[in-house]
Amino acid sequence: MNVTIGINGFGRIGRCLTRIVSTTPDSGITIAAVNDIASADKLAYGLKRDSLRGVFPGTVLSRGDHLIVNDHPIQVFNQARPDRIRWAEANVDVVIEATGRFRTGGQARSHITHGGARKVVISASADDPDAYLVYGANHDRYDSASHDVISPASCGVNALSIMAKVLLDRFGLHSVSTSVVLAVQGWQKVHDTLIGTSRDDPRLGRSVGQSIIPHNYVAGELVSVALPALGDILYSYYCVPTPVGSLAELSGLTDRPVSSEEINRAMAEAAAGPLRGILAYDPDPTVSVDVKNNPASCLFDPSGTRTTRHGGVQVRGWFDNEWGFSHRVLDLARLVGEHAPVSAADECWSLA
Ligand SMILES: NC(=O)c1ccc[n+]([C@@H]2O[C@H](COP(=O)([O-])OP(=O)(O)OC[C@H]3O[C@@H](n4cnc5c(N)ncnc54)[C@H](O)[C@@H]3O)[C@@H](O)[C@H]2O)c1
Repeated sequence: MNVTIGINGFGRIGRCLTRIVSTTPDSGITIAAVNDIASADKLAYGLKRDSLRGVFPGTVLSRGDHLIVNDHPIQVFNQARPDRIRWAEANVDVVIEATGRFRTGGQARSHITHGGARKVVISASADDPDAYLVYGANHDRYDSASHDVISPASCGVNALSIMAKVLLDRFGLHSVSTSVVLAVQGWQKVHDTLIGTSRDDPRLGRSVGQSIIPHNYVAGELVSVALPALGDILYSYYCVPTPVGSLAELSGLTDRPVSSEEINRAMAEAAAGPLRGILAYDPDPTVSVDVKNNPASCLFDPSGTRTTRHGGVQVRGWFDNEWGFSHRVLDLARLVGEHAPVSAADECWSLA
């Protein structure tokens, strides 16, 4: 089955989603429309020329209110308010809300109530979605009848949750604390800025290139929302000036003492088995840039594993905060789209 999506916000995540779909044969996803406050010309330029991902490996044109990507037409809307985007006209089933501006369940739901879409996936740790679904950790809890607006939580939560799931399932895990070190985000500022950051903590308006910036990021808690058996967790979160490639570390207590070798073996087995594609495993000595373009939620680094005689464990994983996360957003779009009724346009595309 093919799922027809629309993307609101053609920024870092919106363009990664488009690159992935456009370069993956049989992705199972068709992008029917995008919406942004930028013109179609600019969206085409942004897709073609990307400082992190390189030149687009295909053709991109803008023609009127359409982008033409590898000969596939994508309708472009230019609306600043989500309740004004006419997704139904483009036969969009699932909207990916990727502006970073409309992160509450209520705001994102207007893609359904006003735009005519059937489901929404917010590409962020939203407030009050119908469900937080971390692909590979708890996406089996998806309930098509009651979950219309879904959040995958954040890229860091995805990386942490996948390592936590393996430890939890194999050894039992509690008393967890986590740490995320995140590459530069588009909302950060080149120079110190005191207004216009829309974030309460003034440190988040500080110059991105000069500091390690702590972020009181509540999304860390969402690891235990995805995996409630973990109980409460402690978390910390730091923004650093690297352009892409981020770090997740998790520590806690297992039900019985385990060795580093046992843990690394469990991770390698999960990466080759049930979590293939979501968890990756690299025995080589790695640094953050090595994870660039890796589609997994977490690239497990066995050299980071530590254990104590009393069941203390510590593990490390890397993640491409854009690329891996965008793959999981698309996994969720497929999950929720496949449970939605097939649109008439879908059937036309299939017959074409
Ligand atoms: N970049 C990452 O590494 C990353 C990882 C995980 C989650 N996220 C989350 O994904 C969301 C998007 O992040 P991003 O990095 O793509 O941001 P971005 O700033 O690169 O892109 C945002 C896009 O939305 C557009 N936009 C702004 N206001 C709009 C409006 N009113 N209507 C329509 N379009 C509008 C902008 O023009 C821009 O193209 C954020 O919530 C972010 O926290 C980002």
